[in-house]
Amino acid sequence: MSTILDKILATKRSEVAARRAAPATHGEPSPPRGFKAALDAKVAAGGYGLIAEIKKASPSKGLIRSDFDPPAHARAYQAGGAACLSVLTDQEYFQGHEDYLIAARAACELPVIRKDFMVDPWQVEESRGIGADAILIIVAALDDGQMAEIEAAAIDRNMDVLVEVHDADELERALRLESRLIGVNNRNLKTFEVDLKKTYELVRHAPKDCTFVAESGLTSRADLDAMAEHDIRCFLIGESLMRQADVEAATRALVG
Ligand SMILES: O=C(O)c1ccccc1NCC(=O)[C@H](O)[C@H](O)COP(=O)(O)O
Repeated sequence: MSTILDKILATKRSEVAARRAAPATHGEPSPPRGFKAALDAKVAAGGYGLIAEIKKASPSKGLIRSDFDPPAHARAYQAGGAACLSVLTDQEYFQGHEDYLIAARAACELPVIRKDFMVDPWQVEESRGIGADAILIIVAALDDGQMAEIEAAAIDRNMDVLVEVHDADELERALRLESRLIGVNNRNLKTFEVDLKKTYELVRHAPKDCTFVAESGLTSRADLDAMAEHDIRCFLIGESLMRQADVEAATRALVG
């Protein structure tokens, strides 16, 4: 049975083929802002490293935010104490766009990850072209050779890579890469169920030289404090922040 990830990847492959044939042009972006370094600095200072996500809609929840304003969200996240931004650029399933990343990055000083589905190293060049400081590799979406090629393209451009895993086998594959920034996605991409225990259980067996990011389904300071008891101090949060009337205050309540 095909999963939502299979569907997204099939769409992405044909989309990338079309984009490669007629690439968009953008001005020269400013040099990469250190994404992992920003997370590590927050943790070294005794805080939490928050990647605050700009997410208009999702396959699991549909439209999340109707008054969607990426530069305003970026400023609010920065003022509230986020370390980094994540901007969804996939159009078909998340109502995202590259222009949202360009506008959000220009509105703040935070490093930005392009949250999209990488299937081709060419997308790394495209991501840097729109200013992304980091990209996402989803282990479930790629074989080892593809992951290494995409990671190499990012390293060549001084970009960071967040390597996303869902289970122990994927973690083992992720650790063959150079990146030491690992995201554990608590959302099951077949059922959309979220299980926060997944992060604790996986990280228990992982090497200590990695920065781990708990992703998906986090909604409260209590969730973050519970993760911190298991030595996880970095988080990727989208929906719960995007639903807030006062995004800056909500961000501060999480990590202030
Ligand atoms: O969010 C989804 O429904 C989703 C479905 C299929 C693939 C990926 C999906 N989300 C991408 C993400 O990684 C999340 O946006 C991110 O972890 C933030 O999660 P949340 O705080 O639950 O919005």
